[in-house]
Amino acid sequence: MYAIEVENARKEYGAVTALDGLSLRIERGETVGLLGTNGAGKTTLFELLVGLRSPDAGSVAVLDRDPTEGVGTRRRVGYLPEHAGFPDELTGREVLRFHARMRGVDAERRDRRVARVLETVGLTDAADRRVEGYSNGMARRLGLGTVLVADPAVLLLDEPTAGLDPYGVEAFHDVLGAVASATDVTVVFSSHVLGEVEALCDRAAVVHDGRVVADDDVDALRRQTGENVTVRAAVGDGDADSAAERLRSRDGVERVTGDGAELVVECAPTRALAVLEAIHESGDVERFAVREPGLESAFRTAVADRGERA
Ligand SMILES: Nc1ncnc2c1ncn2[C@@H]1O[C@H](COP(=O)(O)OP(=O)(O)OP(=O)(O)O)[C@@H](O)[C@H]1O
Repeated sequence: MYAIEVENARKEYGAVTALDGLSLRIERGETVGLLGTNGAGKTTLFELLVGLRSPDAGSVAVLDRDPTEGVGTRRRVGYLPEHAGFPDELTGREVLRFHARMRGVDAERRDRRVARVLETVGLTDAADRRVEGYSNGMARRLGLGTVLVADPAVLLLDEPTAGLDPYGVEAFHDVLGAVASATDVTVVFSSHVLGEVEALCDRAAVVHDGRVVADDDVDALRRQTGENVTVRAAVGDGDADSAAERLRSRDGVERVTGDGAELVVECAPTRALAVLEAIHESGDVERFAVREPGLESAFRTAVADRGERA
């Protein structure tokens, strides 16, 4: 059963076409990353999913309902916009209580729910501090708390880690990963950071010019690029040159660069082991690394294949 079904959605803002026939289906319990360049249409898609806007054409269903109708469905969808802010004078606990009340969590369960969410997002110790003193990372985790407090079936997060330092990103990922694996919540988050989509998602959809131009599980997307792996090896002085010479003529070897004691070989993924063996024949391999094509290549390929919108 699908948590989200978008069929051929179009949305225009005057002369700007934000969504140009976008289709996307997401099953319940999936964690899906939405990748896209600036202006690709990700925020507009979220706004349709949460019922803030209606499509000009096409259809949108969340939990089998039109999101613009029915408060009940909307309460089951938690949306964290890109720029969520909180009144400075409130404490974290007060912010969560407010959201719990707004989202219809009844009074006798509210405090317990808020305490549990504070624990989940790692803010129990800071719960009674005013949010003006929160770091950026704490504020983002509080934002995640505001959507978790109503126990949503669908979580929509618009660039939730933008602007966070690496520790903040890691802490956010830990919380989100724990939520996604401990519950059957459906998570859709947008990001420009391909690494976080690789780390957290089973599936990634690339949005470009208002359409989904690639949509597959992360490993399959990576493979579709058909790109070479890079083998990097440190060998003894002088050995690199002779190894390079011999490698250039090998099947499946695309390019050999490097100088002195380091070799960098681009080759077909299936040839990586043979390449390493060949380097080893020329001298001792002091250390090596094999780098697989990342989602970044898949993203570039998907976007480049589509070119510009006509
Ligand atoms: N309210 C609006 N009025 C006019 N144009 C808009 C409006 N909202 C979005 N757009 C335009 O629609 C297109 C899609 O924007 P959208 O914000 O959905 O993309 P996005 O993928 O979220 O981008 P970003 O990654 O920069 O946040 C852009 O060209 C944007 O300028």
